[in-house]
Amino acid sequence: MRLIRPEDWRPSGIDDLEPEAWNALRHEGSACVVAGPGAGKTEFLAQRADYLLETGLCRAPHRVLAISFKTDAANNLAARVRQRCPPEFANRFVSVTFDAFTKSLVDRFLNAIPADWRPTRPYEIAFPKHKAIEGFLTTARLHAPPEWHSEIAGYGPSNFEPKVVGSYRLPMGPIAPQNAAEFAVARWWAAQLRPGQTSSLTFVGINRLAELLLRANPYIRRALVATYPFVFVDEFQDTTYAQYDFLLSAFHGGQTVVTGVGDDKQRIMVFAGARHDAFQRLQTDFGGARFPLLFNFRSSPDLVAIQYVVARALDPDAAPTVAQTVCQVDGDVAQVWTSQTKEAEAAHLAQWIANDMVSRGRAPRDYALLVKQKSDEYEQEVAGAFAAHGLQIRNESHALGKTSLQDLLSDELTRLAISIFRLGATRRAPAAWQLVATSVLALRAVGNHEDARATRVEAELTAFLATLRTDMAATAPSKQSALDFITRIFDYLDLDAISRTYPEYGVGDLLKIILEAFCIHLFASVDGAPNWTACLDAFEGVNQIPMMTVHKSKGLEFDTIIFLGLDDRAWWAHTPGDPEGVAAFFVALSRAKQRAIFAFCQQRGQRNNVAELYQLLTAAGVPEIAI
Ligand SMILES: Nc1ncnc2c1ncn2[C@@H]1O[C@H](COP(=O)(O)OP(=O)(O)OP(=O)(O)O)[C@@H](O)[C@H]1O
Repeated sequence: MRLIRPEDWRPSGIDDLEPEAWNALRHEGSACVVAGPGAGKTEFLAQRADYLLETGLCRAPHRVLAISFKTDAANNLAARVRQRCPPEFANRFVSVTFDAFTKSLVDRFLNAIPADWRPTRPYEIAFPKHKAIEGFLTTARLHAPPEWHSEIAGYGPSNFEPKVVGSYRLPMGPIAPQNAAEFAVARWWAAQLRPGQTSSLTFVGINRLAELLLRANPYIRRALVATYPFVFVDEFQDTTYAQYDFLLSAFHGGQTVVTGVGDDKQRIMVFAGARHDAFQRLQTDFGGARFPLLFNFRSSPDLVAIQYVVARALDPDAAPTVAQTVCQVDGDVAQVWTSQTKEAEAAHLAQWIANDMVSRGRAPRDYALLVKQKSDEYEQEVAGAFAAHGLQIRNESHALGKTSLQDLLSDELTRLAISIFRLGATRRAPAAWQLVATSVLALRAVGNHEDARATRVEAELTAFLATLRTDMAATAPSKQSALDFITRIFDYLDLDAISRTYPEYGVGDLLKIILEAFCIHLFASVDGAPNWTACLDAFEGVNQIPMMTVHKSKGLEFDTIIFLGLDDRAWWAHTPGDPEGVAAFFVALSRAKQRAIFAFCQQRGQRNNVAELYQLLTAAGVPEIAI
């Protein structure tokens, strides 16, 4: 494959980048790319990957490593690079989550972890509940020397693990506690490693073990650094103590170029241990140059102006951003709707969406219902009123095994398998055929110029689909038939080939997690489906309105967002002045391309603690309307 000279390289799939993005893209050292909502951070990373790979600045066998926090973000970025970059290059782009990456290191090199900290093989993954951590801290305090009691009593169940354990570097040998923190951390590790039993590790623990592994084994670290001269970290503002320390031990002080991309104003993971100073640390420790991006490619100018009012509440020095799109709606781009009862609210909402869809020619997936938490509850409350207008809600935050519906649907392998199902259910699915044919050629490792092999592989695919189509036509959707077809399709795709071809499935447990969730969701989708097309529509949420928590909405965009439950009950943890609450509000508001609606219902709760959020809307000129 011919390389392009850096000065001749042009972005692919988009017209251009903003000037500062060009500077960041060409910058040779580490960089902090700080950009507000809609600035095109994902696009920027995809273009930079393309630039590094196609120009040979990252030459085979070297790879670009992209680390994200959420599975769907990692998948979206991998997919974007595949769209932008020829397959020979895209194969050297590894897009994974932090947890999957550190877990893959621990799993691969478990025997190289110093003996005092080595977990059992296999080990369990633990997700301890609030109450269990509270219990652990009480017992730790009771067993501690009296002079350390009060400090241990000050640790909260939500910040002990991310902050105290997360920021504690393990020594090579056992801990000889010299203070309260070391005492509590040593007990915590004993409860994770569980001598004589199967170890039970949280992801904070796994991150810490991966860091220790690299510190204890310079040759593993050298191999890592040699493989990945370029490292991207998306949503850098959410980097936790343990994750940052891992980055430091892995990539500091060598040739690795780290590009951190994110927005401090969207920092909504402090509760999960996000550092407040991640970007400053990247500047100091890695010499990261700062590149602020100032365009907003998502939201209309009036919405960008409202976002700016909220942005300044989070950072008085926030720079104004420049909208690149135009307004397509008449009247207000944002409104607050107040109602007295949940029934009245749901009925109005459903009617309004149904009308808006018709008058503006919009589809259900152009809208999103956002909530602070407990989407299952809101779904139950409004589903009936929506159904009365023929509208269906799709709760994307719903859990499916170890993942969520949202992560499953954005997964590449899921999209490939569902496309095969589509080709089995119908003859005319050109987009599905395109995706399947390209993917199968990649899975069978057919090179660009191997025309004869390509023809053979395509003929095999055609034959496989013909039999599948005949059998699906003769078989009604049921759990058993769904399972039979799933098995047949994944056998055809070949799980080993999937792990080899798509780097994200080669590390960690992603493949297993996706397969399990795929089965759960397909079994639910066959329920009541008269035929396979209806079953697949239910699986993919065709014609359904997505509902999700603000945390799940991060990184996404919709024509219209409707935030349900802007009240003290839903925002129970919010105290006036708390930047994380305002940041969550900012994230919700900034998902909208054309319109944002905030719904307040008296029956749900008061609006005292969240009064400041309403004040921001008022200051931005957003009107309040009784419905
Ligand atoms: N250079 C560009 N030219 C045109 N459109 C772009 C460009 N960069 C991004 N976009 C589009 O702008 C929108 C926002 O991009 P993206 O989702 O990457 O933003 P983001 O910075 O990650 O936002 P957020 O932080 O709010 O999630 C997307 O629809 C994307 O396709």
